[in-house]
Amino acid sequence: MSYGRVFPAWRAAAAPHWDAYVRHAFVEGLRDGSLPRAAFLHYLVQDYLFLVHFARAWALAVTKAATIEEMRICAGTVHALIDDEMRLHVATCAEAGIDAATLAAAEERPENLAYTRYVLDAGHSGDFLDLLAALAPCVLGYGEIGARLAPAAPGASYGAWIDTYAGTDYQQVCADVGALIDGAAARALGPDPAASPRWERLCATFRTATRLEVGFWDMGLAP
Ligand SMILES: Cc1ncc(CO)c(N)n1
Repeated sequence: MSYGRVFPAWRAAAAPHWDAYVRHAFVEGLRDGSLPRAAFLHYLVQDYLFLVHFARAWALAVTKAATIEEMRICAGTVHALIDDEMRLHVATCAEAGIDAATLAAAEERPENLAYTRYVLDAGHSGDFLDLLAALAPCVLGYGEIGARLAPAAPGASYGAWIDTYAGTDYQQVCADVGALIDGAAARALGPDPAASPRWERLCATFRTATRLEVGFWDMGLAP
């Protein structure tokens, strides 16, 4: 999956961490069903809390955007997170006897706190593009994982999870976000983004968020 032109360059600059993220043992366990159910539910509860703060970060992006079209994509992502993606978490947890109140009251693990608050701080202390560099590994990494795992989904134990990220709605969000990044980068960095003095720092933000994704999967394997 390319999802635009800038994202592949950021991904290449984070290469070893990116591979550790999208090919993590947790992901392989989702693909072949070997992931213990307890680890999956533990992850899903934490991920629900993650998405609450992640939606806040996309809402911050609405306020940092420069055009109506950018605002529309960011607001659409807030909507997709709250009304589509979190539905998976609420429904799957309900089947396991974990109700919405229990989900909302769960205690955040430090790995979760570190990641979400890092992303929010990248947005508060930086501009629109700094925030997008911190948001990108999450959105586009799950898009890449979903697309890669899609052939394994039919009949798989974790097929509903895979379908959420492999589905056309989520993949459309990824395509929109890739284009959003390209447009914001062209405006802030000019026609050759990698030649900009800001480039290294943006790569570093993307790399840090990618490392925090690896930490999130590690946490998932250690209920
Ligand atoms: C930790 C994490 N990263 C990315 C996504 C995709 O939205 C998610 N649900 N959770």
